[in-house]
Amino acid sequence: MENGKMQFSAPVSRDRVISKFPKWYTPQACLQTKDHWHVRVKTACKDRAPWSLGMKMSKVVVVGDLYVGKTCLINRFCKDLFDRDYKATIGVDFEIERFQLLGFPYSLQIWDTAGQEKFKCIASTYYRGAQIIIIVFDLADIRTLEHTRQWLVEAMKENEPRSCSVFLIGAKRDLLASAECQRVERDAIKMAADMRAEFWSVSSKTGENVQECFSRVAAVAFEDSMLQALQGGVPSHIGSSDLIKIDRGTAGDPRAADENRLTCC
Ligand SMILES: Nc1nc2c(ncn2[C@@H]2O[C@H](COP(=O)(O)OP(=O)(O)OP(=O)(O)O)[C@@H](O)[C@H]2O)c(=O)[nH]1
Repeated sequence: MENGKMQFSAPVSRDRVISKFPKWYTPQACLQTKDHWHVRVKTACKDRAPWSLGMKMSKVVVVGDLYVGKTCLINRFCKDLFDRDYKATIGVDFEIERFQLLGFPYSLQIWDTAGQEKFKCIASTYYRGAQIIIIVFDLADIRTLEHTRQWLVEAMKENEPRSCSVFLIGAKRDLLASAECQRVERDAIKMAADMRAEFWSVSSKTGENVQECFSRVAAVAFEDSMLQALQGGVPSHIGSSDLIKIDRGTAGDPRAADENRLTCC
């Protein structure tokens, strides 16, 4: 309900309807081990509070070294596609993915950023206002795991630690034999625990764990936004409608992104 009017949205696909709190990948590195929604969130949803709190959307920023598989991960989740050919991301790009959580429409605005050093200064201007930071590394290239700590530092320069949740995602799981995968995952779990991040191991090629991981991202973002809003904080939605507010010169300006695509550091 908004301004006394009930809002209706187009239905979302069945795999975007989340009623049960999605499960973690491993309890050794997860943001929360509970398997149910926070009681305040459940009660508020029964009272239809998301409408009055203006809950709409969360910003998700995906960072990590070049070639680790950020774009493929987003494309697998949003379009169910996988492209074997590498096309470097230039600056940033974004997708909006709609969900239905506990009966309410909620969207993730997912920002894909360039891993190449020369585009970092453009990409970093889009980190601000992230509610979820996803740091991707390549399970088949251990150096990219070592660099994740620096990616977290960069992303947190633009964000308040209290207002962000961090996911560490190992991509290209299909490239590793099971024993090797387990060994790398052990290192990654340690890294994730140090960062207070939630760890996932996925393959965009086969689709393994991709849907599960993003369902968890959506649920964590929704629950955090709701709890923040119920405590009187600013809800972590973007804009007051389903459209992204265009505000030239700010970090969330997609047109500025187009302009910036023409230049680099
Ligand atoms: N086998 C396999 N290859 C993958 C997977 N994910 C990505 N790749 C390949 O890895 C290469 C890089 O993937 P991208 O998604 O473009 O990498 P990126 O991190 O977005 O790279 P930048 O845009 O430069 O930052 C591409 O050739 C992909 O096909 C995966 O899950 N399995």
